[in-house]
Amino acid sequence: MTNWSIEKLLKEYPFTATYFEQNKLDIAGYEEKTFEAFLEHFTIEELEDQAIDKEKLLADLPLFIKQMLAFLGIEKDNQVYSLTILPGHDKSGNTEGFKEFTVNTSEIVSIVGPTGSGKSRLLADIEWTAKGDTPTGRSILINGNIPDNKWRFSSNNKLVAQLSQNMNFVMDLSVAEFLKMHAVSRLVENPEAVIQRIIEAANNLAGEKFNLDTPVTSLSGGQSRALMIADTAILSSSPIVLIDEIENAGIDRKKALELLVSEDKIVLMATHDPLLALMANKRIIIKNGGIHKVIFTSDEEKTLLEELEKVDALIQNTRQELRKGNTLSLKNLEQ
Ligand SMILES: Nc1ncnc2c1ncn2[C@@H]1O[C@H](COP(=O)(O)OP(=O)(O)OP(=O)(O)O)[C@@H](O)[C@H]1O
Repeated sequence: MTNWSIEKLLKEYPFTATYFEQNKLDIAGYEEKTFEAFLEHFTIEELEDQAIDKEKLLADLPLFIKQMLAFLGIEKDNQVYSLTILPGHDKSGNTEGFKEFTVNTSEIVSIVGPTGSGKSRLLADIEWTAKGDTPTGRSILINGNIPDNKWRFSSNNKLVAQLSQNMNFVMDLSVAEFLKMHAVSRLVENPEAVIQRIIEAANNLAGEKFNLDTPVTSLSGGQSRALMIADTAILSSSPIVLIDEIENAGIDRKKALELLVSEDKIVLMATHDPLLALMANKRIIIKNGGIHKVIFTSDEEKTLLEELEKVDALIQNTRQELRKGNTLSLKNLEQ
């Protein structure tokens, strides 16, 4: 890339503009030249006055680009196809009841078990890419191999996106500005189109619609969750999404899961909700801190899920009608 024109550099790697700015290099008028040719135009006096170290600037540019690509998670070798859990032990020290368990992209796995049984601990093991060094003694493999430590220490947490319950925005930005910031940092080619896709997807999940001008601080709980799910699905580089219970209020959870898997994510979700548990094709049963077994959702359970979804729709409609101040009738509710 050292023989590329500055114009080409900026087109391929827009963040190189930051490199020029940080080094106080005004490249205006030199876009068609290479960076080296640009540096050649300085006189000896100018180099001394502005403390410009040509050799260092030239050598640092490829490093800067490499680091930025790694930071933004767009290296080819960051692609993740599968996640494997190798057994550790439960809280009593008994070895877990499975040999190994692999989840592939576009799969949803639910994690169920009593309160305090260790569901969140399993999610934490995955996030930390455990190597027998957590309280459970479990190990995590990525693409069948022991994962590189870079996953642990990457500053933008590339392996795993956590969808947590509370999204308390503290920044004073509109939805459009918030999404633009993220799109630009991910070097998306056509940010406007991507932003449009995200807002549409978010509104498809949220009960009440919002638009790009809405300040993020005035989004309701359901709306902000819908926005974060759509943003994670469409813009995040993290191949694995961990969910610690998607709250019922205000978002269509089934569509949310469908959106995540349609974007090739591996989804693991700890839940106490029977609907969510059965939406996954596999569920991990946790007992006393250990993976007790893994169950494949049967056809009968899927049929039962359809019935549960009808009951759920009835409850949701009832809630809506009550909120609107209407009186209830069976005819209205079943629509
Ligand atoms: N195998 C284990 N060995 C030792 N400690 C464990 C093990 N598994 C879980 N724990 C610990 O048990 C505690 C409860 O686990 P955790 O918070 O994961 O439960 P949970 O199932 O997510 O509960 P809830 O449903 O209430 O969210 C945590 O402190 C966790 O670190």
